Amino acid sequence: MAKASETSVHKGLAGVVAGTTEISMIDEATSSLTYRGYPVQELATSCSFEEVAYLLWYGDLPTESQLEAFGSRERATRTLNRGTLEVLRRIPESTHPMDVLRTAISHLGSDDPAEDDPSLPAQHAMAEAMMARLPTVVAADHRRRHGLETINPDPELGLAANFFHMCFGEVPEPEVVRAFEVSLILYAEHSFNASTFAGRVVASTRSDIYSSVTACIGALKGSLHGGANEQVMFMLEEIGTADRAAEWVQRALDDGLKIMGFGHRVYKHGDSRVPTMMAALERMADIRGAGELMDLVRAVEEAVMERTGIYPNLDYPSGPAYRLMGFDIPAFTPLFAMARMIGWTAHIVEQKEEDALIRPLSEYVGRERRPVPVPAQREGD
Ligand SMILES: CC(=O)SCCNC(=O)CCNC(=O)[C@H](O)C(C)(C)COP(=O)(O)OP(=O)(O)OC[C@H]1O[C@@H](n2cnc3c(N)ncnc32)[C@H](O)[C@@H]1OP(=O)(O)O
Ligand SMILES: O=C([O-])CC(=O)C(=O)O
Repeated sequence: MAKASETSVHKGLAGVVAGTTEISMIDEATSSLTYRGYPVQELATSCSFEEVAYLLWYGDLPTESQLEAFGSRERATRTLNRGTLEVLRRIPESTHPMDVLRTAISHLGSDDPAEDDPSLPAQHAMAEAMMARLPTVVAADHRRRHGLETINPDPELGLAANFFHMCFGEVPEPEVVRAFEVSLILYAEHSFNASTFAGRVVASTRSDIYSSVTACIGALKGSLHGGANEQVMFMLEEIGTADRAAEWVQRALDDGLKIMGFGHRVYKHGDSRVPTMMAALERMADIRGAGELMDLVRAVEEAVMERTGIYPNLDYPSGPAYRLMGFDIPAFTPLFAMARMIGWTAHIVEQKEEDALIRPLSEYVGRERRPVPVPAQREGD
């Protein structure tokens, strides 16, 4: 076998700048994140998810009339057609919700006559349609898992409130809706993360936006990326109480396990979004009277920090926050996808505008060159 040269190969593309973007900027040194120049914490405090989506796609925050028109389009597009509902119904109930999303997006693409229209207005219209319909898919699937009928969207409600309505048949306290909206804003965009990059690779071949988003969903599902928010909650449930945290963490590390919801490829001094999401989790814990869960969250964070010096990432506070909002664990990564749909499609559009094929090189480390033997001379195992 040939050996990889240590200088030219960047395993996992770590440290490689693979392109340019105008959409968001991570400053690792200061653990900060901006969307189109605005600090994400400020957006999370003062904007709706719809305003942030508009910003990410169109480059600036909407004026009142732009927001009004954008919101009306979103509210008018939420309903799924009978064909998509029928496809969703036929998917086995045991299917992972991220596979349901992947199938739904695929079906929405096959049903859209504009799928192969590369013009900017068509790309934005398709992105807006996916933003409006994905929550309907996630809510219908959430209810299906609990043996409940689908609830139609309510056009009187904003995106976040309507989502609760479609999941549970009621809208909770405004603070709960706001905490959810904060999570959507924080999850909406994060530069060249694995799922966004997967989407950009597909878009770079001049493929369509639905195919690109399907790739994004597949990449987000994995537990080293979006799937971690589900694993965080399974871990917290397994540990159970704060007094067991230190011992559990020590054993997991001794066994060579990665602690889910901790560590990050880019942030080495803390994830810019965690303080804002931790505050939202704390508000949720107050509202739901979940002080013990909050103690456990803090105890695991302390134990991991003490033993490894590794900080939590956004998936760590989001998992328990979603649980306290009433969602079941399999819904957590789809909630992430609902939000990241915005960043994905903004990047897909940007990549299409750039029109440059993404195709890196690899260094071959396999067998030396050799002649092809006839069958009688081949050695079996
Ligand atoms: C919103 C998001 O998608 S954020 C990411 C969500 N994913 C997770 O929470 C999964 C858990 N975390 C991890 O697996 C990693 O931290 C990743 C994949 C996110 C980033 O990993 P990388 O940049 O590849 O760093 P890498 O895995 O090489 O870690 C560097 C060192 O820190 C350790 N480390 C990193 N994360 C963790 C963790 N969560 N638990 C324990 N050790 C960890 C590694 O074992 C490694 O140690 P070593 O140098 O002794 O071998
Ligand atoms: O940026 C990353 O690698 C992962 C992440 O935090 C995200 O996608 O939000």
